[in-house]
Amino acid sequence: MLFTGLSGAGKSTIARAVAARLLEQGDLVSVLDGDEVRQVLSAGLGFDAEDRARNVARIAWVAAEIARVGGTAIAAPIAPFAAGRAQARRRAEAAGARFLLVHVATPLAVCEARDRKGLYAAAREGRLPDFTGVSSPYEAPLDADVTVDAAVAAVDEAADAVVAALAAVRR
Ligand SMILES: Nc1ncnc2c1ncn2[C@@H]1O[C@H](COP(=O)(O)OS(=O)(=O)O)[C@@H](OP(=O)(O)O)[C@H]1O
Ligand SMILES: Nc1ncnc2c1ncn2[C@@H]1O[C@H](COP(=O)(O)OP(=O)(O)O)[C@@H](O)[C@H]1O
Repeated sequence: MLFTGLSGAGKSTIARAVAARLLEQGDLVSVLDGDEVRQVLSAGLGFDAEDRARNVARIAWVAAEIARVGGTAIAAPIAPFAAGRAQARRRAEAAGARFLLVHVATPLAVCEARDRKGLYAAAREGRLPDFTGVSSPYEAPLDADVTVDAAVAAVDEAADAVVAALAAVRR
């Protein structure tokens, strides 16, 4: 399961809620959170297009390995580029897994108004280069399996929609 969306969109929060539901169902769940991946698996990578592609490719590889042995991998990077997301889908399917692309489509204005980490302000002031939605592109997916907007849906509602979409692809 690949979550994609802007910084602050709600990817981690909704991914964790989905993971909790799947654990209750007895799934073997591994959450590959964007921030945590950056500290370990992708330590040293930056935010230009090439490093973002490397980051998403690494996540996709680990997720496909988890799926190959029967686990459910939930990854929540920004994953701003369609090509990287498509590669993740191909890798998962090549591993014999089902793939779900979850677009957390919270509008930029809402993410920026929340600005929990002050990153949008820093990006607007030119102190943080290549910031998604400000000075680096976000290619909104045209192939999302489920779309949730955290400006409209509460965390529980968004998680319900994702779990329902997963159940549909598992049928
Ligand atoms: N320049 C720039 N652009 C976007 N994000 C930045 C940047 N610099 C640091 N951060 C912080 O890194 C988190 C995004 O990392 P990801 O690995 O998810 O990004 S990507 O998928 O490789 O594009 C992202 O975390 P989230 O806010 O949880 O999305 C940011 O906190
Ligand atoms: N409906 C919602 N869904 C998800 N997050 C929400 C929602 N409403 C408010 N939030 C808050 O928005 C923030 C989203 O942060 P986070 O999940 O880390 O986003 P991301 O991983 O996309 O950067 C959190 O502080 C969360 O509590």
